[in-house]
Amino acid sequence: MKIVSIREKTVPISSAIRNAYIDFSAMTCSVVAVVTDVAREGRPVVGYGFNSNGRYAQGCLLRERVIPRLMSAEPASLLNDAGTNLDPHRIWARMMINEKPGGHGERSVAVGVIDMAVWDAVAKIEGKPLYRLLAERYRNGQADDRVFVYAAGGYYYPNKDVKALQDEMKGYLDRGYRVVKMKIGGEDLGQDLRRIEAVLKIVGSGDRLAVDANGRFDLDTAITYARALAPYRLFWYEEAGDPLDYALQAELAGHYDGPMATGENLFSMQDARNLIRYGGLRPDRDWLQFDCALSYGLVEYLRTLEMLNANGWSARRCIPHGGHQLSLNIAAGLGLGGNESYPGVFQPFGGFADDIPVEDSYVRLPDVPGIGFEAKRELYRIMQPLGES
Ligand SMILES: O=C([O-])CC(=O)C(=O)O
Ligand SMILES: [Mg+2]
Repeated sequence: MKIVSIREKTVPISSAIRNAYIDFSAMTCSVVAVVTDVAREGRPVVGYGFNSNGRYAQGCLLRERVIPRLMSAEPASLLNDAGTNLDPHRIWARMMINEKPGGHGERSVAVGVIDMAVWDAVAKIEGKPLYRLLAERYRNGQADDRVFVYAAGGYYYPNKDVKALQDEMKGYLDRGYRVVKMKIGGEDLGQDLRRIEAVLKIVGSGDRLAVDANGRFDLDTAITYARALAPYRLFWYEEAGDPLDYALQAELAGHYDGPMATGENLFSMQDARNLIRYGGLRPDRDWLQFDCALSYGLVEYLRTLEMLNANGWSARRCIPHGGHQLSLNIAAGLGLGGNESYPGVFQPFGGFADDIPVEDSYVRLPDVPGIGFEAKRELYRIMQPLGES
């Protein structure tokens, strides 16, 4: 067997929303199809992947470096020992040939989208949902049958008033979510507190609301917000300062007893390890949001989980950023603490299988081979033409 072709395209995921750092008016994403010569039910197995929001499409890196390296490899060198399936670890090593360490930046996104498609293909070739395959390979077969998910939204929109924010949050509760997330740091503290209090009126208590500053604050502002937020006893206070400013994060822990979350903008095991070493995070209450679709994929995420384990962190402290089905499979298969969800934004890339409801902030996974894209119609409508053209 072999990879026959790898195709990629750029699609828009733009919208009028803004967080404290960027607006999404020009946001794009890469979609890839890894086409194999393996047939299942009379059709070639195709694995699909895409990158999550926050970083842009990676067409140039994919076309110039990542895809040519795979297509020029000896096909058997990308397979498992038995030659019966793709080997994601060997494929990863080939994608990263002649890449120096450090400076992970956008390269990690390009590798991540292909890695997602490879795992999708591997599970389809084995004929099982990816989360089951992961549980069998890495967790003695023990998969969680449902995953905690929270509804992320609460963006700043042009002319959006507090009433509209409340309506948005009410919509998430109506759809089965117990925990919601909103943006902070895009207005002044007084206005943000008014927005927070308005949302608390809808969700009822602070442990059902997370807030996300998207790395906007310097240390003084992060501490000022920490003092103002503390009495609400929130679900978490996310990405207060620059994602690479581990000293800020560590200092902030001395000013905020409640849970904090960060990590969505760290793109390698080594960066994650620096956060664990120097960021002052507390394994009994804080949350880690590394997103494999931005950070070299699941092969690298397995290394990150190993690193966490070696440092006394449970995988249950991980609730990845990105709201996509790959992280949902990882959460169920490898026993993470949950997954982000975007019921109202970044569609159709955010969200899970169409016909599976969220109940009490938990969701189940569809029983289809692979990651489950075929069970999400609007997303598959974008992917399928790429794989079958
Ligand atoms: O607004 C964004 O960039 C997305 C984000 O931080 C999140 O989902 O936590
Ligand atoms: Mg965030």
